[in-house]
Amino acid sequence: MTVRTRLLQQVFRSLRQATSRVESVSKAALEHPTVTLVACAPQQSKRMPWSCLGYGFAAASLVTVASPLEASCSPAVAAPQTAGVDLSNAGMTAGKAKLQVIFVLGGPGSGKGTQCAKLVQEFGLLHLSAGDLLRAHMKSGTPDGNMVAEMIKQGQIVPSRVTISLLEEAMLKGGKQQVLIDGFPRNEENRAAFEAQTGIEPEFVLFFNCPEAVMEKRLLGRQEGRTDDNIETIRKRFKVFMESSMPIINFYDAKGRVRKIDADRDPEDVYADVRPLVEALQSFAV
Ligand SMILES: Nc1ncnc2c1ncn2[C@@H]1O[C@H](COP(=O)(O)OP(=O)(O)OP(=O)(O)O)[C@@H](O)[C@H]1O
Ligand SMILES: O=c1ccn([C@@H]2O[C@H](COP(=O)(O)O)[C@@H](O)[C@H]2O)c(=O)[nH]1
Repeated sequence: MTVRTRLLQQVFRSLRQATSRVESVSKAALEHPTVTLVACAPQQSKRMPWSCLGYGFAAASLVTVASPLEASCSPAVAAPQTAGVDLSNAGMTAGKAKLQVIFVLGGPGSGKGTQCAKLVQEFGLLHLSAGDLLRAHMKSGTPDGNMVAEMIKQGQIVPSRVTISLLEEAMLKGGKQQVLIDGFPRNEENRAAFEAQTGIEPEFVLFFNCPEAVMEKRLLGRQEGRTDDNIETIRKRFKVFMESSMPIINFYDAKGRVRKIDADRDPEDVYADVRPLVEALQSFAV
């Protein structure tokens, strides 16, 4: 038998195994219709317990390959080990990896996005910027999208139901064990609703501390065409940050979860402080 034939046989064997796994997951999912899973439907995920999504994620990844249909699942459906990311802190399951979330907070222009990009490049985590998700959503032209556009222009905080749906959907799609949630939660409503809905508590909070004058200069110099990077909205955003977001940082600080970073330095110097914190978390990843 030639090497080529042997390789081909191996490929076919792997394909057969993968197909039978897909079939068994799909079959099991359809036999346990207690919870409907639609991988890309935020309005559905709002009602979903994340302990189920842990299984759902695995099932969804496979079912998506097999068929674009909606899949049903219940916690009784055993997910294959290959895709076992449990998206619930509350529902840790043997053989599944726990989702590790880091909240990245700091004033507008403190450099959250810049540092997250560096972390993604080095460690490959999933980076979800709540602001980016909302900006994408505002282009949908839906009533919610229009409301988001107006609120961003005014520097106001969008209701939790919208932001959390977008985050849940993106976490599900991203399918990674370690997630940076950048710019969320922004107020107590955000924090409490996210925890109640997902059961997720952050491993820690990265807090980029930066003087307003420095942030203002950076934002005015940012050339990304954002509707809120003008002096009038920037001032509103600073006020909202101090009044609504700082209490969230204080909340986590009281729990010993805040890692405060001096963000008024060159990006590389800031990163030198940030990277060991995330690197330490890597050793807990499965
Ligand atoms: N350490 C730094 N020193 C100087 N400029 C920086 C630094 N970090 C980021 N910047 C620049 O400042 C601007 C804002 O940075 P960035 O978008 O990362 O902030 P952010 O906290 O994510 O802002 P926002 O909350 O408004 O989205 C960008 O133009 C970026 O290139
Ligand atoms: O959780 C969030 C995140 C963002 N917003 C709104 O978006 C803008 C811009 O956010 P950035 O993090 O600076 O990209 C912010 O001022 C809010 O209007 C939100 O409502 N909730």
